[in-house]
Amino acid sequence: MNFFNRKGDLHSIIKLLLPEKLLLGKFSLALLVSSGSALCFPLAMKDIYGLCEEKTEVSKIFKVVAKWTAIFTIGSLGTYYRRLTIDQLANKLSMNLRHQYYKVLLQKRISIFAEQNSGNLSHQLGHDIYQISQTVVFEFSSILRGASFFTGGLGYLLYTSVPLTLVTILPISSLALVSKHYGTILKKEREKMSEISRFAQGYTRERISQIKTVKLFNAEGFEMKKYKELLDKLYGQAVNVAGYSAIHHGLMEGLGQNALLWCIGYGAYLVSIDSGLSIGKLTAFAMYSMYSGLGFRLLSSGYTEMKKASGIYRIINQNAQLSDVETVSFDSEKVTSVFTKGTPYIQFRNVSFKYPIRDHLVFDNISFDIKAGEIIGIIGQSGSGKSSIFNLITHLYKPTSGDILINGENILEKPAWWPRQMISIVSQETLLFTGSIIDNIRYSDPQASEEAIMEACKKADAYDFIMEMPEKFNTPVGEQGYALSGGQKQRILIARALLKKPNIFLFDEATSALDANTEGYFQDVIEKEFKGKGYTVIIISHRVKSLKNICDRIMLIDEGKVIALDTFENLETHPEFKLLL
Ligand SMILES: Nc1ncnc2c1ncn2[C@@H]1O[C@H](COP(=O)(O)OP(=O)(O)OP(=O)(O)O)[C@@H](O)[C@H]1O
Repeated sequence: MNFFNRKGDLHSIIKLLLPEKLLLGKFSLALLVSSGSALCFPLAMKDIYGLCEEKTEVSKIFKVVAKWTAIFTIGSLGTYYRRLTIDQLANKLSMNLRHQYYKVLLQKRISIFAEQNSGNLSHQLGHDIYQISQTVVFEFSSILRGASFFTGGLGYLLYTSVPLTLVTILPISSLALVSKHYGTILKKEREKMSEISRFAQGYTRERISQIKTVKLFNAEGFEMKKYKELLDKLYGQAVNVAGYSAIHHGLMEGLGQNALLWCIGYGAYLVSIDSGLSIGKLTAFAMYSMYSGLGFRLLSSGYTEMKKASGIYRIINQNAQLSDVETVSFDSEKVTSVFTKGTPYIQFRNVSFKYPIRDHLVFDNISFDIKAGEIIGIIGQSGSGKSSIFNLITHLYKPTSGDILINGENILEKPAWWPRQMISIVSQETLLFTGSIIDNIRYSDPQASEEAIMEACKKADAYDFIMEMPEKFNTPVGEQGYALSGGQKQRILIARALLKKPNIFLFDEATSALDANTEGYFQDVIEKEFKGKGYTVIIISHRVKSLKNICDRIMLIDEGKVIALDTFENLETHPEFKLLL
């Protein structure tokens, strides 16, 4: 069932519950029993008050009380099942929505994440979807209960006395108008408050995640001042909300009590003139008028809350449309790495490219060939487009025109996972996942044996430092690898890339945080393991000289143009090349 291919309106949000037919059935039955028994309470009062009007034997009173006790006990069982099934429904809905939303997010093209705040997306996934599910289910139940109280209560009022009903209905209607007026103001004020609160949350989330920068700039005082300003603003708005909410509640209570008072007063008059209205009936009447008022409130607040939830749902629904998605594989058992039969070669044919959020072209009609088994170095000024070449080969971005071929096959005609399974990459960002060292290395091949992991770590010169850690391979790396040095993180990332073992390797400044010794070690690994062994390797590095001995050819990029692709020796006389040495 796709939860997100709808318009995202009130109607469609209720339909989200339909797949849970069994739970929905149990819930409906429980609702019927619990609301039915609640609706009977005034009738019980009428029966018991009726007994006061004449001399009644104890056994008769006992029988009446016992009958109603049995009914209310069944009613309380209904309430138990209603609450149980509501919670189950809400959690089931939240689970289904989250699972599907996460699936859609994983399929989105990477450019979407540059446009959308990732904090917002995870807030939607965690908080908003839970909130929507709770609201939809609980308010749906409230609306049904409200409808039964309102119609049942009003039915009894009309059946008992039309004039008395009119006297009761008029104040209730004015109550509804007042409630609606203040309800609308309150809603707007609350929206302003959550906007400020969201901003404050985003602000602190960012500051805490970059706490190191805050500390290094001695900005604690500045941050406290800034946060206090936000909290003051939030408090000011909270006071506004509290003011309107207090007026709303005060008026509702005052008007509600007075309306009841007038109804009973008029009822007392009808009883006194022997109009056929007994004290028992008047008691039931007063209670049913409260029921119909309560029913109306449940209906209107349920509707308002549902509308609020549908607003949030509409935003999530829009994000969850399967546009801007790429073909990914959700088969967790599938081999994530492929060693192609022939040594891979890569061709760029008239490729132009711009990032979706930018207007200027990063590449304007570039073409080049990387031959099978070559080790290529890419060099160029910062911002010249080196990493963008990797973004295109790995199909993270699509060129605006032109073709990219691996082994003669156009990657743009293949699913996004196709080139990625034959490529292992160490990118510039040295971010790890929270977890242990081994979890991070195994990410590239979840089925890898311990021996294979050790071997990859030894090749990446990571083994010795890992073994010196307190819990060795099980040492936690901290959030984003916070508890490790830059060089240690980089070596873990290299080990992860080596463990995957496809036959195209891309290294983007993979050794920038390593010392000269370790870098030399890494270069030896490239020479020994990759050269002439069926691998095609591309290395981006600012340390141009380090490429001299390992690369067959060097690609020189300037402002998105390949200005040379030649051996190191042949390039040495090139003026642009000399600038980079
Ligand atoms: N995700 C992105 N969205 C928008 N523009 C981007 C993105 N990544 C890079 N750019 C822009 O594309 C151009 C090329 O960037 P790229 O990262 O490829 O350069 P680079 O040569 O690898 O730079 P450096 O050596 O500094 O890493 C730059 O102008 C950069 O601002």
